[in-house]
Amino acid sequence: MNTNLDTIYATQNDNIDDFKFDQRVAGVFNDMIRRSVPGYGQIIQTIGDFANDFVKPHTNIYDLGSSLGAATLSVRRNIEGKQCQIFAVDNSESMINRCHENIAAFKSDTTVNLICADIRDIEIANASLVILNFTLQFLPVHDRDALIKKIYQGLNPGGAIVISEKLRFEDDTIQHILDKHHLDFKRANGYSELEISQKRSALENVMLTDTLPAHKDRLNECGFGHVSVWFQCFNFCSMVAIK
Ligand SMILES: C[S@@+](CC[C@H](N)C(=O)[O-])C[C@H]1O[C@@H](n2cnc3c(N)ncnc32)[C@H](O)[C@@H]1O
Ligand SMILES: O=C(O)C(=O)C[C@]1(C(=O)O)C=C[C@@H](O)C=C1
Repeated sequence: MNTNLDTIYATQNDNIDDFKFDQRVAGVFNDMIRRSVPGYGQIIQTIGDFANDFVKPHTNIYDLGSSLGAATLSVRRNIEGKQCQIFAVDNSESMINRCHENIAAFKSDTTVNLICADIRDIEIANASLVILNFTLQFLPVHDRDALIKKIYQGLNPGGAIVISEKLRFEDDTIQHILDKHHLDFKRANGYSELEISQKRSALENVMLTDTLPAHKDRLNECGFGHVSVWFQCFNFCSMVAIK
């Protein structure tokens, strides 16, 4: 995967547009997400480990909001010979194009179907593992329940969903301290105060974070009987829910 340096917000801009997963972002996304999300590398690797636990032969795996295909590649490495199909779905054409190159770079006997579509419009069926790795937070809040319900219905018994998200906290003191540590993480990874504040403005209207109780309630209400956080670093977490 390419490692072009993310300098998108490095120069002063008086009119910051809403954040979009366009060609510019797709070109630097591997660097952007690794320098922005604490634990991203570990989450990607563990999604592959979860594939060992949950993926059954002749089933489907869905990577929803697949971006450059990092989670898809991690899963695919662990399911050789199971005759499964992976559906990697993203509505950004630039992401899909780059994802195509990344997937093609590695040999495997598992078919990856790359689909440029809205994850709200695709059918989920015969699924053993569904991944929403930092994608749900970009969906309008009122569409989130329906998506999780659709995923629940398309999962086979014993199948799992992995959801990774940035969290919001009701407790202002906790919000402040964990946000501070996240910003320090970005600074330590070379982002300037200008880059941090301009990106924050760009994300303000498009990345709407839920609280952890809201995520857990949604998963429970959609029918998931087993729900847990398996990773958290500051205000970023990853959850697993099993049908
Ligand atoms: C933060 S990135 C996900 C990172 C990726 N899952 C990974 O593990 O590297 C969010 C992705 O979701 C996609 N996305 C956002 N809303 C979407 C939607 N409604 N339908 C399909 N893809 C969507 C974006 O284009 C973007 O590529
Ligand atoms: O919260 C931030 O500052 C982020 O940059 C987070 C985040 C994410 O969680 O997806 C936002 C946009 C990019 O996709 C990479 C990281």
